[in-house]
Amino acid sequence: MQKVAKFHKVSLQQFERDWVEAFGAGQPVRDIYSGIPLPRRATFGSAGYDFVLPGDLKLGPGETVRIPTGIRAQMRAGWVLLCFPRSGLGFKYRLQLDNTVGVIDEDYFNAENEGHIQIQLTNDSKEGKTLVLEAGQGFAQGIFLPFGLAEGDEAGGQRTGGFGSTDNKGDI
Ligand SMILES: O=c1ccn([C@H]2C[C@H](O)[C@@H](COP(=O)(O)OP(=O)(O)OP(=O)(O)O)O2)c(=O)[nH]1
Repeated sequence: MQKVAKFHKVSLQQFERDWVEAFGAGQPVRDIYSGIPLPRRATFGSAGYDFVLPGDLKLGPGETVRIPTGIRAQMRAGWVLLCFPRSGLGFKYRLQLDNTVGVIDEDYFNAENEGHIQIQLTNDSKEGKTLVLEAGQGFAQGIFLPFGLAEGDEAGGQRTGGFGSTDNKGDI
């Protein structure tokens, strides 16, 4: 199997910025950061790399949270990382990614935010179940896939920001 990517952690400074934006100040961000492992596959044949929660999480029905994962992915040209919920949490809680699938572009790695992968989740439980998970538990999985280009494609722009940053497509 070919190796097409390498995971890294973002810097502590970047993680702290995004963590405080998501959860506010007052948590031991340095400890949370140092406890984050690089994503791993559970078994030899698994396709998905599990992203784990940096901190404990309690998410009531209908609630949404954005999780700064602390992780960035360096990929070979022509590859993309797609992020999905972990199946078990989807089955039990209807845990959803707000954007349904997270598309992590190969050129996001060098974005201004260090390519910090953030995953926004909603507990869409129809049975009023509250999701309770501890730091270190897997909550999402990422799969590397190759992508192709269309004839006549002349995209030449540079990605700099994170979510929605290239909305003004005239800029790229
Ligand atoms: O769940 C996600 C989805 C995206 N991203 C990052 C990686 C991706 O490369 C970047 C931009 O995402 P995308 O291209 O899907 O969003 P967009 O709203 O179309 O942004 P842009 O206009 O920058 O392409 O944001 C995440 O960290 N988590």
